[in-house]
Amino acid sequence: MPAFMDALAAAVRAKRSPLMVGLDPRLGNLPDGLRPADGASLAEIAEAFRAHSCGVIDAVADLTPIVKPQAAFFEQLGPAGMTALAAVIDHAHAAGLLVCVDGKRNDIGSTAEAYADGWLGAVSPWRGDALTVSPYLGDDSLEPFTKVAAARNAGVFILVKTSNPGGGTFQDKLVDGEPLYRRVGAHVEATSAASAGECGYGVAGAVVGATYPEQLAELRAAMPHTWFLVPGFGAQGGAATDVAGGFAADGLGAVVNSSRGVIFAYEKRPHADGWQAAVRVAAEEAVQQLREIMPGG
Ligand SMILES: O=c1ccn([C@@H]2O[C@H](COP(=O)(O)O)[C@@H](O)[C@H]2O)c(=O)[nH]1
Repeated sequence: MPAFMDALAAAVRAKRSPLMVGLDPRLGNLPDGLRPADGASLAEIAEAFRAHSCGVIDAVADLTPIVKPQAAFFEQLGPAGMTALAAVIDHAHAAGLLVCVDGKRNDIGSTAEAYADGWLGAVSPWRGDALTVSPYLGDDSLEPFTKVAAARNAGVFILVKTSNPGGGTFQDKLVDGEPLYRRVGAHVEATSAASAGECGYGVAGAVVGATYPEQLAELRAAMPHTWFLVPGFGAQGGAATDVAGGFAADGLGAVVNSSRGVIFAYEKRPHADGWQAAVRVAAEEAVQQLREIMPGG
């Protein structure tokens, strides 16, 4: 089994697509026919979320190397939601896709070990291939994730420069004269340089928002062994030209996430063939836009 970043690089090359489709099911945005009636139980909503996410996967599986289920939307539904999340992950794998669970986990080292085993370990009930992780608790909190991920050929994506408007509150603050995000980036890069696989990228990836194109390009240059997960493309305003600086010269090194812009595309542009056809058109357009700016795309 190849290391996660090697598998991701191979899948991006094979599909000529750096698009990551985010699975963020929201009750109010489900298409007719999937939307549960008012007063539906958590189990009924969870089943609708499962059906929507699996339907999205079926519509885009040949257009994307990886999907990113957002754990929050499943967790809010309790046990039924988590059962749905596991079914979505299995469905994505059956469709030949890699899966990064967006859970943004972490805690003190000894608790981080439990998170790492739970989400990425050999007997994980969720079976994701990668997990997003917060760096705020420091290096000893990150180590359990990178250790478990390396042992299991999984990956972690560590928050470095997030896409939200308030991210700079802490991430841009100067520490010894340089912004904190740059310090976190240097730590992630050191971890990945020491664990680089065949494709040249190591076990630790970085989350860097499309909404900060200057910092994205700056971090790309400073982090040559680190694969980027770039959220903020589409619904948050990031354009293809904004993410161009996130790619290495060979066109690898980044996957660009779009959630709402793809999975709810039928709201703005319904398709005569149904909601999945509208989702597919949006994914095709996103891939086309990304191919135009991706080196060698
Ligand atoms: O910095 C970050 C980190 C994570 N996210 C997540 O990505 C998706 C974005 O969804 P869109 O609908 O494409 O805006 C969502 O799950 C976020 O939690 C992010 O946006 N920014």
